[in-house]
Amino acid sequence: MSDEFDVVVVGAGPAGENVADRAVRGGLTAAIVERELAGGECSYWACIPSKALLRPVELAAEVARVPGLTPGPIDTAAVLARRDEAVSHFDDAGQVEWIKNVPAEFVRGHGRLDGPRRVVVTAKDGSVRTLTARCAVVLATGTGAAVPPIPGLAEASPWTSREVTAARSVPGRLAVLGGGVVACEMAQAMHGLGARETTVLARSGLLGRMEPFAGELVAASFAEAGITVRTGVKVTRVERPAPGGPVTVHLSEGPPVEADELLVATGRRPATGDIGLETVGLEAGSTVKVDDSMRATGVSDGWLYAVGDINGRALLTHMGKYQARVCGDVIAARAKGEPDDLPGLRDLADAYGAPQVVFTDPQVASVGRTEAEARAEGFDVRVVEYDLAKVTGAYLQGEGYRGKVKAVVDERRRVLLGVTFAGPAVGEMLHSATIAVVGEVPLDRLWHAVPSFPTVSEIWLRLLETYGL
Ligand SMILES: Cc1cc2nc3c(=O)[nH]c(=O)nc-3n(C[C@H](O)[C@H](O)[C@H](O)COP(=O)(O)OP(=O)(O)OC[C@H]3O[C@@H](n4cnc5c(N)ncnc54)[C@H](O)[C@@H]3O)c2cc1C
Ligand SMILES: NC(=O)c1ccc[n+]([C@@H]2O[C@H](COP(=O)([O-])OP(=O)(O)OC[C@H]3O[C@@H](n4cnc5c(N)ncnc54)[C@H](O)[C@@H]3O)[C@@H](O)[C@H]2O)c1
Repeated sequence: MSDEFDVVVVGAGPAGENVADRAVRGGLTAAIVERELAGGECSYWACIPSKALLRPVELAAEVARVPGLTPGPIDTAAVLARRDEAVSHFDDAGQVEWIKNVPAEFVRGHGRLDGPRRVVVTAKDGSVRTLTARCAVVLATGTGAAVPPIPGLAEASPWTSREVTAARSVPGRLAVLGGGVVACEMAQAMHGLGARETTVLARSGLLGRMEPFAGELVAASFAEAGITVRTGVKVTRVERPAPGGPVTVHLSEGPPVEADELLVATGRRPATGDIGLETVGLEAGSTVKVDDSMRATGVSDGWLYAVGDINGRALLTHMGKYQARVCGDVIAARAKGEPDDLPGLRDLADAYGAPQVVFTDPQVASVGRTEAEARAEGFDVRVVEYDLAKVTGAYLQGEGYRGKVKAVVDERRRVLLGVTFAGPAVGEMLHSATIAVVGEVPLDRLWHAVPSFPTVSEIWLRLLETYGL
């Protein structure tokens, strides 16, 4: 068995798998190293299980809005069983088979760089294998949950995204630290699946990276559902006298929160602490900065690449996979001495602003720049907003439909810089906005893209009319 390949990929998450696939399609050989489960965080402890937990909660909320239907109680055990099925019962045989069919060599073990073009893989049994890359090494090791240095927090063994998405049961009282995407989605899921007291503790508002109205609508919906949101609070200390027993969260203001479980959802840190970055002149523990062809900017000779969460561009599966397609293709082009500067060989999408859907009720879906970002970048901005509930198609979705849309227009070119939707099931509408933003479709042309009646997509007509067309 040869230990020399054209490309060696470290990390078999969605990004790493797709690099290997594209490089092999381009005529190269590839090996892919994975220390845990092929499929990565996304398949077992992130996107897939979280959405499996959220879907029945979302559907129950939808049903409750339609007169004549009454949602029955959610069978939590059945939901957890379907989640288990969605994560293949933590068995990656199917993904390993997919990698072998690429065909790429699958190597199980912890990969570490050992100088240029060399990756040393240590298996669980301690055996060591050294892989050499003729063309490129691609790092795709992702991120892990960041746990802030709050007194008593680490000792309290809190849940992170891993434990909550893999939960065997729902805690009666759940405290959630953080106000971002993981915090909002998992507070919604656990509350909908039976937590009787759910308290979100956020430094500022919810979903702070998005348009402010989105977090406000989610907070209003949480309040109606009985989820407590305490904003503007700082956690000063955490106590859990008995392992697995109740936990007390002390705050900068107001009474402490007592809960049966504490979920920490305060962002991510790159999984680069122990992958040998220092052996090639990079800093261990940091993100790996890349150019638009995904090549690491900090090493000479251009043999090192990094895709997915590890490069810090956009912590989203679809963006990691997109970067991976660019990366695999550009490595193949360079290996064959073909032009490497075609449009398909550059990451252009991240600069527009990545599309993202937050699967709360209401959903939040956004692409491109927020108003604040567009203004900070000096665009000639005009904002158009519309109450989604006023669209006939939305009214027909059920009683009490609430939602809003905001479009950010570059007045100079009359194109969209960003769009944010908030409302039930708006996630499926996002791709229309992504096409308009990334395609830089002029508003006068968009006017001729006629939305069907009576769909919620008629929001496009209302936005353009409000703009003045
Ligand atoms: C709770 C949660 C929900 C999410 N939901 C969504 C969503 O709905 N939609 C979305 O787009 N994004 C979502 N994300 C983000 C998404 O999970 C990540 O963007 C995505 O997993 C990144 O893919 P990746 O391949 O870069 O890394 P990962 O999926 O983290 O995969 C990295 C792989 O590398 C392996 N690895 C690490 N170090 C080594 C090493 N030294 N040697 C060998 N292997 C190694 C790991 O074991 C892992 O398998 C969610 C995240 C969380 C936490
Ligand atoms: N549906 C989706 O697309 C989806 C779902 C989940 C996660 N993700 C991705 O995963 C990434 C990680 O999500 P996340 O929610 O962990 O991160 P995030 O960056 O979205 O949110 C982190 C939150 O923690 C707060 N915070 C940070 N440090 C803190 C501290 N010391 N004390 C109190 N609060 C603190 C921040 O203010 C913020 O509200 C996101 O960037 C997102 O792109 C995507």
